[in-house]
Amino acid sequence: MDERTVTWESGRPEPLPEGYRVGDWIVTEPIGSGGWATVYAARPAEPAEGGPEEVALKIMPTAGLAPRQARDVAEAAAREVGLGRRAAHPRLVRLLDSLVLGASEDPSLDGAIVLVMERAAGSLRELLDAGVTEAEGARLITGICEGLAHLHRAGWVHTDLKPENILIGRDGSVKLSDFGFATELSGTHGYTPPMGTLDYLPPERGREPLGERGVRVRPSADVWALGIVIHEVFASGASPFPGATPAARTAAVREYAEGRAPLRMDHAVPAFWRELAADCLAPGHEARAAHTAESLLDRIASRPAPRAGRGRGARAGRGRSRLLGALLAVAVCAAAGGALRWYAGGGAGGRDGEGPAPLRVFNAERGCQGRTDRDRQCSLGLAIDPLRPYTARNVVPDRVWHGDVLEAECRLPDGLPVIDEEDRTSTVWFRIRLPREGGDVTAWLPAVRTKDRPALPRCPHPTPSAPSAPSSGTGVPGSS
Ligand SMILES: Nc1ncnc2c1ncn2[C@@H]1O[C@H](COP(=O)(O)OP(=O)(O)OP(=O)(O)O)[C@@H](O)[C@H]1O
Repeated sequence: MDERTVTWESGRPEPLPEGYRVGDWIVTEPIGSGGWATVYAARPAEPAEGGPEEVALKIMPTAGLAPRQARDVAEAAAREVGLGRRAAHPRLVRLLDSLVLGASEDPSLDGAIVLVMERAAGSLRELLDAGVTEAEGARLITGICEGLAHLHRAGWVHTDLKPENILIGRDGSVKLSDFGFATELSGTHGYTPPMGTLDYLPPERGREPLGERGVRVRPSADVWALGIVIHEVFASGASPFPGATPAARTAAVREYAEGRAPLRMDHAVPAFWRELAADCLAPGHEARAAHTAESLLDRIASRPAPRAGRGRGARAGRGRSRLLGALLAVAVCAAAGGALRWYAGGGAGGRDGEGPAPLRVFNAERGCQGRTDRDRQCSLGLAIDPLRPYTARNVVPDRVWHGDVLEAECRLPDGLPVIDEEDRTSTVWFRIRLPREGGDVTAWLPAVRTKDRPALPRCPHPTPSAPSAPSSGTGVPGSS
């Protein structure tokens, strides 16, 4: 259990084995556990055309809980279902179904509440552990604000916004999740159980009395949590409030809110984001309420273009190889390897419908467009397999930069969707030939990484490769 979470021990049952059937789903692997639930990946027992190939099952056991606790779990599940039904949005994890598990052979699971959700690739916490560039951070925060703006417009307060609850889709998109404490506003307030995560609670929360319906919350509570998250995004996960423990950091929040200490942010937080975070972290509700998720989005949209190479992206080496770059479909700084040899151009194809054809690489990050120094911060990755999540493990060692010309052999219209920093999405990929002594190999460039649209033949559908061992023909052996 996360030490920052104030919750109860629920006497968690043994992990479910692979192959265990839950309703219409078969468990494939555990993903993680929170204070009151365990989340598993699962596939459909009977795959249906157009249905999801993979989902996440959030299993909340109720057996063995005191009646009050069991009721709290049921209410949390009901809140998630209610929000999922009434406020669905691309920036919120999609709820597909909910059920109660009948498991007479296992009393610890019998009666567990199961939420069936779209599966994400990981959480913001994992990205923060790896470190993000300013452009990546900007895109992530924009996505979080979009999710919050939608929630608030729909009349809900999340109340537990934190990196663990900000998921990253397989296409790199941001999706808010975990609505167990979310509350629907009645007027200006909602009420939530007296639980949450200390590091993200606004100062006024400690002063709110606990009534019959829980504690009062307002959307400004989410804006406070957003301020903490903005700081964390650019400061490698560090809180702006000093202290070795959540309790110490909460004491630092109190000192700041009472005017006894200034707000001190990490120098790694770029000026624009520092200002935004400071507004989100206005100590009182009234001052903070002036900064709605909607107004923050407007400010983000009209911010000055960042200068290249700034931000915490420069702080490489903190496990960069983990998940980050390619997951976001941006500059990947993990894989080692030399620069790609350029396609010499000329008459080597490009005729209608016949490969190969030259393709010029486009990097949507403006600060990277005019550069000739081939800085790794501005490099882009080519995928091993266009059908697998575009993550660091699915990238060839060769790097490419804005303006490079590659040799494209064919065009795959229906690979995994990729979103770039300007929110352009495409499922189209180009198969790229990489010249090598002893025989060319291939890799894949997502169409959002080029403005060119040459007439190329359709690629044969590649055979999906195993996650860590690319199959021959679609990958480059030895890539990380
Ligand atoms: N739809 C999903 N797809 C992929 N991973 C998910 C999904 N939902 C949750 N997870 C991951 O599963 C883990 C457990 O999630 P859960 O919501 O139960 O707990 P938590 O948010 O970590 O903690 P708590 O709910 O106690 O605050 C987290 O690491 C979370 O990132």
